[in-house]
Amino acid sequence: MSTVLQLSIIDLSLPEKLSTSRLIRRAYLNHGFFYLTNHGVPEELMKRVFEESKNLFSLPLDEKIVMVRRGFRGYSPLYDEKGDPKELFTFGSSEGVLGQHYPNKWPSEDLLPLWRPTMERYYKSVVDVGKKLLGLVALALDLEENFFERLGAFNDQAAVVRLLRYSGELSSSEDEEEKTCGASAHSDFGILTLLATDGVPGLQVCRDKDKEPNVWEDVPGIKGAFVVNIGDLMERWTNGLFRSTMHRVLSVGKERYSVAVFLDPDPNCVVECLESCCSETSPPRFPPVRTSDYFHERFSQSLISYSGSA
Ligand SMILES: O=C(O)CCC(=O)C(=O)O
Ligand SMILES: [Fe+2]
Repeated sequence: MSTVLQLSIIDLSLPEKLSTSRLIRRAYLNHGFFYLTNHGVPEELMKRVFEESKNLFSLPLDEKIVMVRRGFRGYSPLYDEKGDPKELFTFGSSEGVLGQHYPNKWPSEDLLPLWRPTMERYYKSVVDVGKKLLGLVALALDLEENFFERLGAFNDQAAVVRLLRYSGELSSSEDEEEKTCGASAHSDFGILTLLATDGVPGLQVCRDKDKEPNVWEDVPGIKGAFVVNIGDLMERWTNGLFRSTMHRVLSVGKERYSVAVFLDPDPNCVVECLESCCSETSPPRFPPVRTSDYFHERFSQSLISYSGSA
């Protein structure tokens, strides 16, 4: 039996930025995860995104296969990523260098006429929330609010949206962990992830990945709130101060939908331990890395046939 993890709730509508940033700091030091409420993304839009996601995954396989990913944008069939029983669909901005280099694959308007406008609206709204939040994260690190923007983290629109559908199946494996695996244990690669779920349970986090055996705690969804976690590049930026916590999704024998928005930095952005997070007793633990090199390496480990191009 796993326990339920009590995460902090951060209210993005509070006017006092400094006190909110202090709460964020505490949440990231403790768990690497928190709930974000009053973020401004309309409930009606979140509902429509889940409806359109369901519409897409309900298409016959041959309609989905024409959108199959080459690289990471597009459709990933069941078992494509680490053999997990989940289907994915990933898209990003159509603008900027990345958008031209890795064109999105959209379902045909004849099949799903409201799909693209709904998803583009969601992309924009959640990325705006992510940028606002990142300003507070900068304050939490004693930096100026626009620090990451000035560093060029958003020069290109690198954020991506990932729609997920877990089939809910329990595998026939004798091994309890394999049997109930929906998404294998991982940490996210980028800066921040904003996750919305349909309320079906399954998400779990492991606060201490070095403790054997791993202890997993449940993170239930809160209606209308995002679950926000730190990614590996932010862990590097903060010299390990903020934690990119390992998480996974269990299969509970029921279909489950979720939508993750990964706020990733510009591919040319160099991520280097921040001075404010280093000291004589805590020297930089990670060498500087260019985002594109880092992502290339991580994607080639996690996707079965990642080719490095869309
Ligand atoms: O579906 C979820 O609840 C989590 C998804 C996730 O962790 C991911 O896609 O990186
Ligand atoms: Fe994740």
